[in-house]
Amino acid sequence: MLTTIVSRYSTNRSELLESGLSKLKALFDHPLCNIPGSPIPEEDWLLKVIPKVKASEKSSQMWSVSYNSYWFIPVLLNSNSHPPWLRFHLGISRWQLYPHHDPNMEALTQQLATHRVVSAVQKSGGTQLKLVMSFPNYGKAMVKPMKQDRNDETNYNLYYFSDFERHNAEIAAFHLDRILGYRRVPPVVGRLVDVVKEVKEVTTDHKLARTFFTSPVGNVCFYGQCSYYCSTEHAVCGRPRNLEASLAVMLPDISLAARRAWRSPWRRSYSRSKLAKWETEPDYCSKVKKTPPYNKGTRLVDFMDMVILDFLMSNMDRHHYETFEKFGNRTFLLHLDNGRAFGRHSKDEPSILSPLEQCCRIRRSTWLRLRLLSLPQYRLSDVMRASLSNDPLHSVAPLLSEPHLAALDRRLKTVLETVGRCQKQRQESVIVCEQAQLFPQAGSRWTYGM
Ligand SMILES: Nc1ncnc2c1ncn2[C@@H]1O[C@H](COP(=O)(O)OP(=O)(O)OP(=O)(O)O)[C@@H](O)[C@H]1O
Ligand SMILES: [Mn+2]
Repeated sequence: MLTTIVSRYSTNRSELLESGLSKLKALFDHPLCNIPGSPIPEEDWLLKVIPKVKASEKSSQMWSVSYNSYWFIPVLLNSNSHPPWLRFHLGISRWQLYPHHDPNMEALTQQLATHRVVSAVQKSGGTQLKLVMSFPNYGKAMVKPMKQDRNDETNYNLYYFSDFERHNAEIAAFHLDRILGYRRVPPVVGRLVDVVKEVKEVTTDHKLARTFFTSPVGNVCFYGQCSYYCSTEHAVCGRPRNLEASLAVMLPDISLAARRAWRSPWRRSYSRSKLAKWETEPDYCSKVKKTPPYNKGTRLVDFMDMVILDFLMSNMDRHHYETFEKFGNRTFLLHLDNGRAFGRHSKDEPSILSPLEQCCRIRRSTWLRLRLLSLPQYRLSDVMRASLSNDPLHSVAPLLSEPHLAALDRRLKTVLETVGRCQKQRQESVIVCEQAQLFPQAGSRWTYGM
């Protein structure tokens, strides 16, 4: 009897996955997701490579590649290809981190998931333990270990700024961001890390090495050094050595591509007793709309894109966001640090949508995409389930449980209802068509009267 139920359940799940995969393909092939743009002008690429080949070196296979002619990386070029991480860096433009149909994505995620780890050190800064891993081809990844079971719901008495980060949230955020058509989260994959072979034995970080110990049940654990949660009580442990982790591809070093951090105008107070201005001032958005950089170009609708991503995954921790300095104010927003998302499925957090509610602005392409994802043939939960099944950790357990997937559909409905209310209430335009994004050279903005 039990076996029949179990096998029926797994048949249902694999059927769901099958149909989800074809929905995902249909979504990515949909004309709305394939609007042709004009070629990208040279100044809209973040970096460029100038191969430097000396005559004496031509016979050897070692080349020096220089980024913008001031950074040298030895690259083995026995075929005429760059390593996947370098191709990723070279594909970053003013409007996105990687292209829609990216021929490099498979190799890039494969590298993160399988390449030998040659070093692992603690990443300095930030509040919680994270590592930087390096690969033989000079690629690097930012690693967040699993700190709590992926199905544990965040305790209701915990403030958002005290919650542990989740490795599966980092992975799921990458998939969601891509499904929304943003491409503003650096690619992330899951990996079972052998904490002895791939961290302890290869680290040059003595402070990190000193924090390894064996738990009473024989699991290998470590806790590192950081400003919170780095103690024996908060150690991360393998089973007995294997530890789930998220690996995000590293962005180009800031010495090559400086980034600017922007304080979110809708930042939470990060205090247990104070409210932020946006929570008390009824006309808060009209002030923001008049304040640079939100008064011009795409910044306000870019911000709304990020708000929608955060509401869907219930991330309350977006205190800052970053942009590449090279592109000034006319560029996309990086959606880094998504570890505090997907903490609760049984509750939504309406305050995350406050900016959309207060400003009533949304980019037209985002609105159309969200409407597509609310249709049964492209349903958000189905395409997310399918997309996440491509991650290596899916074989351990689904990265988002069914209640989390169902929450995505429920929250999407709320976003569309909020836009609907805006359309009814407001005289001015709600849906903003960003010509600047679809046709980067045009640079102008026009609105759709509603
Ligand atoms: N993929 C990446 N490549 C390069 N740098 C990154 C990447 N992801 C994040 N960073 C940088 O590392 C910093 C810390 O990362 P992150 O915010 O994820 O950690 P955190 O511990 O949550 O930090 P905080 O507590 O300050 O929010 C970020 O502010 C960002 O500048
Ligand atoms: Mn953080």
